[in-house]
Amino acid sequence: MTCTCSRLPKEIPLRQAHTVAQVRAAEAALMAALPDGTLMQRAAAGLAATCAGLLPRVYGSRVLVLAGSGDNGGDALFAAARLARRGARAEALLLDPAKAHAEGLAALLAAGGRVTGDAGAFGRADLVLDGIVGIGGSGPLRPAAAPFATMARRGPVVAVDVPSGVDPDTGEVSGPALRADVTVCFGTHKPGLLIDPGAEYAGVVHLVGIGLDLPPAPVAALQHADVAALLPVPGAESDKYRRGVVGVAAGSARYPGAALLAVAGALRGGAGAVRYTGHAAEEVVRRHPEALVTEAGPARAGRVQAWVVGPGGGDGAEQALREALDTDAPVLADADALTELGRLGPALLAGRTAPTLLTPHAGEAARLLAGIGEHTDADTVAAHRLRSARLLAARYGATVLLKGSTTVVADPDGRARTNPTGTGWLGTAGSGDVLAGLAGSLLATGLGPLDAASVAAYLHGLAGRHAAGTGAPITALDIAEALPSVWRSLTG
Ligand SMILES: NC(=O)C1=CN([C@@H]2O[C@H](COP(=O)(O)OP(=O)(O)OC[C@H]3O[C@@H](n4cnc5c(N)ncnc54)[C@H](O)[C@@H]3O)[C@@H](O)[C@H]2O)[C@@H](O)CC1
Ligand SMILES: [K+]
Repeated sequence: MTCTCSRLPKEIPLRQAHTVAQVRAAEAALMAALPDGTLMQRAAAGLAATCAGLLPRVYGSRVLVLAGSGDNGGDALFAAARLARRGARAEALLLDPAKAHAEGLAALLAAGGRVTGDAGAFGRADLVLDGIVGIGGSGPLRPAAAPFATMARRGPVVAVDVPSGVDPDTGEVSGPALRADVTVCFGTHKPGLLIDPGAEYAGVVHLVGIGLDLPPAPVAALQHADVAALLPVPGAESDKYRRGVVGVAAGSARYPGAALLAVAGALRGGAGAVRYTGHAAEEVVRRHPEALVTEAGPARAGRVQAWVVGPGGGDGAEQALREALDTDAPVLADADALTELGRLGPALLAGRTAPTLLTPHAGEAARLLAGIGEHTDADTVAAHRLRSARLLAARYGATVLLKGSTTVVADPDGRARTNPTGTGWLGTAGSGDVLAGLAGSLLATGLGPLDAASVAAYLHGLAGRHAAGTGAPITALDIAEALPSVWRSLTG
């Protein structure tokens, strides 16, 4: 296969997210080389500039700082001091007055700001700075801060580094948390800003560089340019076989629609041909005359470069899965194939030489987790997306694309990606079948499972947005049909 599948160039900046431990280490190294307080001033300057941009005018605006006792409160107080110097009426509500950040508070007072004990200032402010807790926090908001999670406000809330109450490493929210309109984070994104539910609390995220020298990011979100660089492009020598053939074992007499949709996705994912096997062969060829069809099953269907198994697979899913796994081609398991895999456990994948990609939604992920003795439910998986995807990837030795409000892709080597293009309109019957076909097609072109899964999620999300336009219900077929135009929008 001579598909000229581009690899991700190093110089393209992904949206990278680092853990608290990594940020702490990088900060310590940099602080040792800089005069005291330099990093905090860099953070406060960026924060104040963002706040100023959110206010119709700084002069005369009421700015309220919710200040905890740590450096997160310090950032917020110094930023408010900068705004006060430009004429803002800045007030600080100190959550623990005896332990307030001394230098930050002194700067605010010196700039004409004042301290208030009136919680009602929260609702009156033109802008609130959430400096309660940043990367030094753990658990839900403490009682003194918790009421601000639900209080009515008139101005935007700007979270300093992380919305208080959101776990910076995972995006988990285990109790009350501040809902921000904008989050200004320092040095790097934190994983919790890219993964729901934390991402939803963060609002629009703005990164302020403070000069940290960071290691490779364990969590990243592909951006437009990254995806464009990964899309397979046929070379001059390419023909349908060299571009990759994707096999789709899906659909059953009872669920022929899933086969049609998976094939619709696969036909638009870059592979040169789609080979369908299953009980919906007649319907598939009628709807998609381009597809090669057989009822022989993966073992005897002919050569393919990647298999997609499971959408609407019904009773035949176990057999199809076993046959596909016995080949040396990458296998994407979805839907009924995941139920079978959860029942049979990771032993079924032992000894595979080619990659396996699992594409569960939260309910299917719960079934896969049961297969490794972790009994849970879909809601718990959705609340702990990164942890669930990583655990499955590690224990099954497979790449896991966990679908949902933030789609997370986890590789068994520990790397993870989050998808920034999702939209609620994608939550429509058959949407996952299109995604499975699309991701399988990208696998067949030669992309590795982490890239294939994250590119597929990105395209699928954009296609959903494109199909929904300014906002309208869409069908799964609409998503598939929007794929060529979003592909063009990336390469054009
Ligand atoms: N270390 C550095 O060089 C820099 C740190 N920066 C800021 O410093 C922050 C980290 O500062 P710290 O390490 O002091 O920690 P934080 O200020 O994030 O958190 C510590 C404070 O939060 C309280 N707290 C912990 N959990 C809480 C909860 N669940 N509810 C309410 N309060 C809680 C603690 O009692 C303590 O007062 C970053 O998020 C960032 O905003 C920036 O200024 C950039 C430079
Ligand atoms: K905060």
